[in-house]
Amino acid sequence: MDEIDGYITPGSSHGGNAEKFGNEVKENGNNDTLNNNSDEYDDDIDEEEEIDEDEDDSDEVVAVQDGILNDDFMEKALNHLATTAEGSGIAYLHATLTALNLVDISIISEYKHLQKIDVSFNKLLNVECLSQLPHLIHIDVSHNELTSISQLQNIRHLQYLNASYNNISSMEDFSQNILLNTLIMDYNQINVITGLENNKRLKYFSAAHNCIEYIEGVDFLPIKTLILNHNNICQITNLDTLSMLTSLNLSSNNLRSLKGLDHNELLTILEVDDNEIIDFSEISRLKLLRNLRFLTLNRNPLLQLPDYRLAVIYRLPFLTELDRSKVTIKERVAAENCLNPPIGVSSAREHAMHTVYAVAQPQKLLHSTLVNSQTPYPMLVLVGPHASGKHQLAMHLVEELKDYFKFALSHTTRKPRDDETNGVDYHFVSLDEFESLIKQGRLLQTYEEDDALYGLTIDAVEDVAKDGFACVAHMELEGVLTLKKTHFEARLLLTMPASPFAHEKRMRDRGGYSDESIDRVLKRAHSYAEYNREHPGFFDLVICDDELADAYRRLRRVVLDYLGIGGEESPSETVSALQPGFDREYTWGETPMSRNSIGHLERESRQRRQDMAKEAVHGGKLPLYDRIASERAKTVPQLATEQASGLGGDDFGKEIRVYSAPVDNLDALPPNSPDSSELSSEGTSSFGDLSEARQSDTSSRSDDNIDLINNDEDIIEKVDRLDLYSGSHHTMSGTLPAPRPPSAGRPGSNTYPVLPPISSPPVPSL
Ligand SMILES: Nc1ncnc2c1ncn2[C@@H]1O[C@H](COP(=O)(O)OP(=O)(O)OP(=O)(O)O)[C@@H](O)[C@H]1O
Repeated sequence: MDEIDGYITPGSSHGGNAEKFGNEVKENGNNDTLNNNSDEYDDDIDEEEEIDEDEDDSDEVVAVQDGILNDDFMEKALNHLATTAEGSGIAYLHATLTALNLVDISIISEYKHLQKIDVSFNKLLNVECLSQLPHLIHIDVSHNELTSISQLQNIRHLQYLNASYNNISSMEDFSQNILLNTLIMDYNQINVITGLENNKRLKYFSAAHNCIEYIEGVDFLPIKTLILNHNNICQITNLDTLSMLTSLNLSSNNLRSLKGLDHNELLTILEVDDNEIIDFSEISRLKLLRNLRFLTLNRNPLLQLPDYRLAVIYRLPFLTELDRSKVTIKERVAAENCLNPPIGVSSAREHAMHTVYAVAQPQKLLHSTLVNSQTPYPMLVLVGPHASGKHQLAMHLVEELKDYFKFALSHTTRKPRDDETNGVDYHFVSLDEFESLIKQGRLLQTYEEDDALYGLTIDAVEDVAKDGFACVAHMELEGVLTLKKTHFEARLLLTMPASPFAHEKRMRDRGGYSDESIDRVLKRAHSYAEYNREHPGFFDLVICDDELADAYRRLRRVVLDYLGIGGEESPSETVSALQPGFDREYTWGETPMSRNSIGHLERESRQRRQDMAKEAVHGGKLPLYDRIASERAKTVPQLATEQASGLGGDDFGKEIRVYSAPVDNLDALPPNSPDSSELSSEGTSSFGDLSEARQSDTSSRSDDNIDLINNDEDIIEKVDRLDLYSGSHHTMSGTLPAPRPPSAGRPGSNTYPVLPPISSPPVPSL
């Protein structure tokens, strides 16, 4: 039995009390003789209700002979003694005549005061007699043999009508029943929903198990519950105007899509079991329905998809029940971790996957593993959002400095653009090929965007390393986070346009971007800016320039400084390019990227060092710099020699070539390079520590000698430069890579910076 707006359906049984009151109120209409004392009425009614409850179940239902309703039965069927609709007297207002095999109930027309009648589960062919009962509010004629209910059209006060389980093939015109709020027409043969246009109070409409093909005829009605399960509906139509709709049942139809519910913001319950929904994108359509709490999708093809439940819970975070089972907190967390893992979780997962596949393969010594335990293989990675120009920057750099760098080509499953060449821009491969690379453990990291996969193989790095070159790659943040978990210690340069406007313009100029994808990329760009703010020091350097040419100029300058060879730019420009975003306001977020690059601890540290430097200049002690000056750090050739002679402690040198830059060649630097003569054999700048490059102008100018410092500002500026990137130090008379504590990630890493591998280093013509 269903309860609808306080009504019990179908066939609520209240028969049996008429006997008790039969003598007093023989006939429903004959109530004038009743004592009109209201207290007595109240007592009577209370008593009646008590008896109702007591005797309800015990009453025997005896079939009426010939199916014709007579007064005896009517007496038994009457109940609910109360004030009549006119208010002039008391009468039985309800009659319950269920399951009596009735075929003729014409006698009922004499009971004029009836307000509620239940003649369900009979054999009625027509209910014309009911049209003579003007006060009827509630009619249940379900489970009969009616082919039409047109006779009920003129019952003006009708609020509830249940005509389900009959043989009705068309809906009648209900425009006279203006008070109708519940209409149940289930299990008939209705094809089209009609006749409801004027039912501006209709809140509950059910026409389940019919032959309806289109949802129509319900526009602008205040329907809260619409039940149309088991019909032939193929799409959700004409529900836009049902602004009050809270519950919709469209189970067992032929729906392939859930499109058409965008405007039903109050929808709380949606049942679409047994349809043809195959895609999670259909679930995503429900995202805007923030009140949706109960959803049933049982027996849709969608359920076969992996992680079905988590995928739905992830897409509809407001659901409390899915497929009639409660959504637990655990499931919510699992859904987030599965489908939108925090960037750290996904990169750890990726790394774990690639590592597992990799260790399953035969192991061999790689060119790109360490020269010794203290020298990481030099790798420069340009990081940034889509269309930030990383690819072009990297290609230019490799082209110009081809004796130092080579490009490590990623594999991708995306299709090549017109101007792209396989083997030059990417290794363009099929999805199968890409998956096979993963399974062979060849990939260091992977990244997915727009249904395309990207990944850098260990072979791509090896190809570069075996020829003695440093490697340049470009990738998105997710890829970098995975890469950082490997043994590589890449230097990371965040490159992106300085403003969203320039970024958008770049995409529009390139073409091929939809508005939606531009929005998505810009959002991602913001998340880069945010990541940089929240992880100061993660990126070794930030290059923000609206013009790609400017960005390249900065990048080139930085790299030349790493290499210890100069360009035409002035030292001051070099410094500004080296300091992440120091020389310009970054316009992506409220806080300029640079501001957070140095936290308060670093600032305090810097202050202490400045104080110490001042003290030293004025004749005090300066233990730190004393120590640095006395400790002449070893160059890579020295280290290599030591290792070859067994002093170095690690014998990787036997197997793998030592990447080193003969210092002699620095003499061959172009005349306009900044004072190459000043770079002593120990004083070359290093690639292994990008941060040192930012100090190269310090090392390349003779006036950087601490002896010549003659005012506090100079000191502060120079100590600033020393301190901005802790972990590497220079003496003022030259660049001296000082020992640094091993990084936590890998023993010995970063202890000694290494120059880019230059086997026979010619000087680039810059
Ligand atoms: N192995 C990788 N790991 C992670 N991200 C990668 C990898 N290879 C390429 N990407 C990145 O995937 C994104 C899409 O590649 P695509 O070649 O379309 O870039 P793009 O639009 O030309 O971007 P840009 O102009 O910044 O180079 C780029 O941001 C690119 O850097």
